[in-house]
Amino acid sequence: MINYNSLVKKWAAELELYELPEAQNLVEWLLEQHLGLRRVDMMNFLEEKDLPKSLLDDFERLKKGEPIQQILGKAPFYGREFQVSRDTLIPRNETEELVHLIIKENPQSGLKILDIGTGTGCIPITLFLEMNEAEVYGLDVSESALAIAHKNAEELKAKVHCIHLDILEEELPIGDLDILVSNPPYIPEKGKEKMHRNVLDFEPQLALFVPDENPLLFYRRIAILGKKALKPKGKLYFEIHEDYGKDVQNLLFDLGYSEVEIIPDLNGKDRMVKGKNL
Ligand SMILES: C[S@@+](CC[C@H](N)C(=O)[O-])C[C@H]1O[C@@H](n2cnc3c(N)ncnc32)[C@H](O)[C@@H]1O
Repeated sequence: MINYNSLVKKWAAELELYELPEAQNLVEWLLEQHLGLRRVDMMNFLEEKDLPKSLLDDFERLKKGEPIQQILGKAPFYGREFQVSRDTLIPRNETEELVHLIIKENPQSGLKILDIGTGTGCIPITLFLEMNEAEVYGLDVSESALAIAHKNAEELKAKVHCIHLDILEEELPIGDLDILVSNPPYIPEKGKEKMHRNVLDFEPQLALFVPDENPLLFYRRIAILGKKALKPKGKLYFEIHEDYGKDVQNLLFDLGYSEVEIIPDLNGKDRMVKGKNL
């Protein structure tokens, strides 16, 4: 017999890839999903030999560094659950901040919005559900990511039009936009060395990396497309790599955007850039 607390501690110690507090959170998350147990059940006693095989299998995957969201097939975002797969980026807290900024700054109804590089569809789905009668589009080059975005939109009852397109090669099929948003790939290849194995081995490279010699590749292309696709005074919102705030800001000024601002995330790191079409 072992109690909940001791099991959390024992298993957390086995998750060598994580710092202890994070390891404990992950084990608690797994136990909650499989057994419905929470921290408040600390005094519950468990028979280790009776733990379900599915829980033990998932724990083995966790030990190998697979992200818990992929093991469970879902991730929280802005108070809802989104399906994720090996083909989609796991939605991040920083992206919740970007979405929150857009919702806060745009209370009007009926806005036309496009998200470029939509992954799970977390951005357009949340904007549709949180804003008033928005007309929302999500675009991605990955068909398998789009299939997940489509499922999420259905599951969460959000009307999101999914578009399959390579923005580096093709023109945008829609225009007259009030808002263009993107969290594009932005990590230079050289950043791979510093990255945690659970990101590197399990998340899609297509969603993450840009060539070292051209880190602003997506920002430049999207901002150029935005000049044509946005209405006059239409707004562009980017999530950015913390090291490139000034560079993205200068790029937008050079391309003729106005009111270009860098906005930090809750950790104080440069994380968003916004601008207005003339
Ligand atoms: C950083 S992920 C963002 C995913 C999601 N929007 C989020 O914030 O969680 C970038 C996305 O851009 C997509 N992508 C990469 N290259 C692209 C391209 N050339 N055209 C369109 N989408 C692309 C990837 O498939 C991936 O889904």
